Amino acid sequence: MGDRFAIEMDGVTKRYPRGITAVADLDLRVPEGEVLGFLGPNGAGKTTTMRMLVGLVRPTSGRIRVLGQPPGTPEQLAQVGALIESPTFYPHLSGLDNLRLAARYAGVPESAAERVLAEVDLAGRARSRFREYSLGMKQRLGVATALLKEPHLLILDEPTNGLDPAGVSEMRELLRSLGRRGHTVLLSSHVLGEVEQVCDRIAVINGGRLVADGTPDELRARLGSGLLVIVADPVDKAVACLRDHDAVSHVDTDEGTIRVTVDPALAAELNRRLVEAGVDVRELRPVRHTLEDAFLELTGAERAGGTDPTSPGEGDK
Ligand SMILES: Nc1ncnc2c1ncn2[C@@H]1O[C@H](COP(=O)(O)OP(=O)(O)OP(=O)(O)O)[C@@H](O)[C@H]1O
Repeated sequence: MGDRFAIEMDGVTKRYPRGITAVADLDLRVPEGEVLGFLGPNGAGKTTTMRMLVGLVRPTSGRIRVLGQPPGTPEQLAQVGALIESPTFYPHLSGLDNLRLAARYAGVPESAAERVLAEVDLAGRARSRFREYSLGMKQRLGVATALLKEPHLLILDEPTNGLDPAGVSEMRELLRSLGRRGHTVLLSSHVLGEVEQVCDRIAVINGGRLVADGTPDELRARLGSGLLVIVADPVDKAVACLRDHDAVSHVDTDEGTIRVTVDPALAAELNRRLVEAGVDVRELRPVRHTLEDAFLELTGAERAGGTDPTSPGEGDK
């Protein structure tokens, strides 16, 4: 959509008292209509950035414009739906009544409550009490609150946090539908698998700094070449032959399995070379780098200890 930016951040730094620099010299532009995944490990500075965008935190330096306005002005806030801290809902009231109250606070007609409940696919549970909602339904009610004002920009801080796989999948579908309807969305997460399918672009932040910014495909490409896994005999001869090839940037072995960093399109040629060199090739298969590999590489983060169910396998690095 056009060349207008919903979010413009230029050289934004936030230093908290006691010396923590949460955000450092951040440049970020989000065009109108884009769904941007804002990705980073815990403590990377995502929440601080989002809080700055709605005027809850003042930057130490730098320039911020949200929908063309400085953050936190009444005009800006009227056009931004944010889910940054968990909103407070009354447990004994229904989802619908909670939203009607929120609509009143937001100064929009109460009739908006039913519209947004349908948007987050909760119309069927409109009259259930909030306390009877699953965590996923509670999170979707939070998104519904952010939608009440029909905002031009949605800022959602980790809306999938704490959800089970079914909840994540429902939230993902909701976010995808918001994107399809032309909303501009800034969506943070520390789990790549939760955002890569719904975002047009991903900005990766680490230690308060932007370390990468691109479409999922561009980020994947940043990893450079792919990987081939080869089982061959004799191993030493195979390794020597592979190291000889100009296009191969790295070869190592792990318990007899050879890992070759190379464009997987060269698999057939490498196979031919090995056979010509008298090597018996028993297995040769490409391993596609996942975007998660790219993310972990960029952030230097460890694979989360079993809490992030996004990675199909271990040990490909
Ligand atoms: N009010 C505050 N006062 C001092 N330091 C803070 C404050 N809020 C955040 N920080 C620090 O700033 C850094 C960035 O925190 P922030 O919450 O922005 O990161 P995050 O990427 O949202 O992390 P998470 O995914 O864990 O929520 C952290 O080191 C954090 O301890």
